[in-house]
Amino acid sequence: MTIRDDHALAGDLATEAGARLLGIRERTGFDDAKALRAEGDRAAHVFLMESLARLRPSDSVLSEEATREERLDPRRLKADRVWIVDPLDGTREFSEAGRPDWAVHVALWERGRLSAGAVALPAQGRTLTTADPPKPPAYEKGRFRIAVSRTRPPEFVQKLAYLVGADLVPIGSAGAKISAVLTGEVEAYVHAGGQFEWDSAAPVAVALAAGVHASRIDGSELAYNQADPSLPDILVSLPELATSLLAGIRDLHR
Ligand SMILES: Nc1ncnc2c1ncn2[C@@H]1O[C@H](COP(=O)(O)O)[C@@H](OP(=O)(O)O)[C@H]1O
Ligand SMILES: [Mg+2]
Repeated sequence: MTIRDDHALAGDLATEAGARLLGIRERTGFDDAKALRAEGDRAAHVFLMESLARLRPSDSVLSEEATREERLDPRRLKADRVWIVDPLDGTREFSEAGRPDWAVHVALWERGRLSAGAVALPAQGRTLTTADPPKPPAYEKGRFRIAVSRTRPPEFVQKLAYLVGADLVPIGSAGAKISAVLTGEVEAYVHAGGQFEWDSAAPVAVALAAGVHASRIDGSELAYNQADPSLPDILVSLPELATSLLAGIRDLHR
């Protein structure tokens, strides 16, 4: 693995973890979905933790698969550089044969902002990174598509879609949904009701580098490396749609 800078490192680590996850899927099969999920989560977490400890020994790490004590370690809050990783986002979809909507997230937070990130979509054969952010398609006026959770779509999103003239597209994994905005499969992603920093840090780093809108659903900034890693709602959209989506969400919450 060649390491040029943090952007390239994020991309290399996410891609390599993704390759290992594809291997586990291939070897283990889908008969015991629970065991496959557990093995995927563990293997990707161990690979990312060991790699970051070796390659960036002074940095802190916040991982979904860390223990509660590790996540609450107060040193992270004083650190200048914190890697925020989700070793396997869309764990459920990873364990379902044929599904391509799962991801590996590797983000770097530096002194108050996301400075680098990568989302590997191993079953789609691609990694999106801040090293070379994708160019989202130009917005064409008319009906558009909003990605939502397959298993936990927020109630109000159905009403929002009706209000703004959009169709809902259920996709697993926050990383896969935000990537779908970047690659033109949908124009927006709306979520509420629960999520954590690791579910969005890496795809938001790439989205912001690509010039796509990413915020809380009240329009405020997504803040990372907080004491409580809960980050329950998010809006990602092509920039031209952000104002009307935020207004629609505001009207529905009044
Ligand atoms: N209400 C909720 N509370 C906590 N986490 C949630 C959530 N809804 C979605 N998530 C997390 O967000 C990620 C994307 O979810 P979804 O596919 O439903 O959109 C998943 O991450 P993991 O797969 O890493 O657990 C899931 O656990
Ligand atoms: Mg996740």
